[in-house]
Amino acid sequence: MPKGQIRKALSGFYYVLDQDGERYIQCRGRGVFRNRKITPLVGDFVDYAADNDLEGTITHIHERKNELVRPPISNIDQAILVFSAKQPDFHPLLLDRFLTAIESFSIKPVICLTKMDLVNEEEQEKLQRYIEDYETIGYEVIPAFKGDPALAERLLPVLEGKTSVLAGQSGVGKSTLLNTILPSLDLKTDAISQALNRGKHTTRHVELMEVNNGLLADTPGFSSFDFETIEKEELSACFPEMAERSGDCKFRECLHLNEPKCAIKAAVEAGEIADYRYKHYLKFLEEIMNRKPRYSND
Ligand SMILES: Nc1nc2c(ncn2[C@@H]2O[C@H](COP(=O)(O)OP(=O)(O)OP(=O)(O)O)[C@@H](O)[C@H]2O)c(=O)[nH]1
Ligand SMILES: [Zn+2]
Repeated sequence: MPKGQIRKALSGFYYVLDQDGERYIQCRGRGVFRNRKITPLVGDFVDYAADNDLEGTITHIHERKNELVRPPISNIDQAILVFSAKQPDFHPLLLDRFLTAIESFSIKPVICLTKMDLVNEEEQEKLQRYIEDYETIGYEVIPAFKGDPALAERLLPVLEGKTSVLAGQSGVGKSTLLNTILPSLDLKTDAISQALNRGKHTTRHVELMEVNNGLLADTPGFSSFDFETIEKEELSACFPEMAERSGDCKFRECLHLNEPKCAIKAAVEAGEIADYRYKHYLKFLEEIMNRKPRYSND
């Protein structure tokens, strides 16, 4: 059975790039998937039965590394989290919400800070402190502004060899960012024109575009999050600076609240973990603990 990857979904068809990366087979999903409540997703590695050179049927979906609902894509390596420095103002709590959710999907986050041209000196200094905090944690932070000619050069190495998706609130500049980097990329013209001409209400279509030996989703995604799938014991693993220290807590199941000999609380007091990051952790923990229990026989 030939194998390939779904690179595009449109009007009930899945476009599977064959294993040699040479041609697209237009495939239907099989009815059997619908019965099992699985829908093929862009990004899926699949087996297909080819009717001829151009058409076929997907017969098997290989196990996914992860999957997103918005945009509907699987097997994602990283998310470029787009946050604006201004309009709307930079929002660390919201950023931490995104970071936490993305870490929980085993997706690597990269932070892109847009609209840097709008900040004054004082705001710039404040932002710089945040940038340093996030870099200390280990996150890459890419400052950006509209039309920055050096932006593509900074983003391309980040995209290299990875499957990436852009994410962020409405109005932060995701489309502007795509439009800034796309023209300088060696993309198939059809992918470019579709990405650039997309109106808000065009046909739902998702595509992975080839960019610098990697893939980039042409549809920005997930503008908000709740923590439905994170358990309270898993939360600190989504904060890298806590994950690396939680082995030093006295109790293995320490939630870093009021337990004795907690390495996280000690690190916060010593200024090694930023105060606001710990506060956000506590806030998310409370949300998770107040969540209505899910049905156990589900
Ligand atoms: N000054 C300045 N304005 C920007 C920058 N980036 C985006 N904008 C403006 O911010 C507004 C929103 O930008 P978009 O790119 O549409 O934002 P988006 O994230 O795609 O928004 P949605 O489509 O609603 O999700 C537009 O008016 C842009 O021109 C920037 O770097 N500097
Ligand atoms: Zn602890």
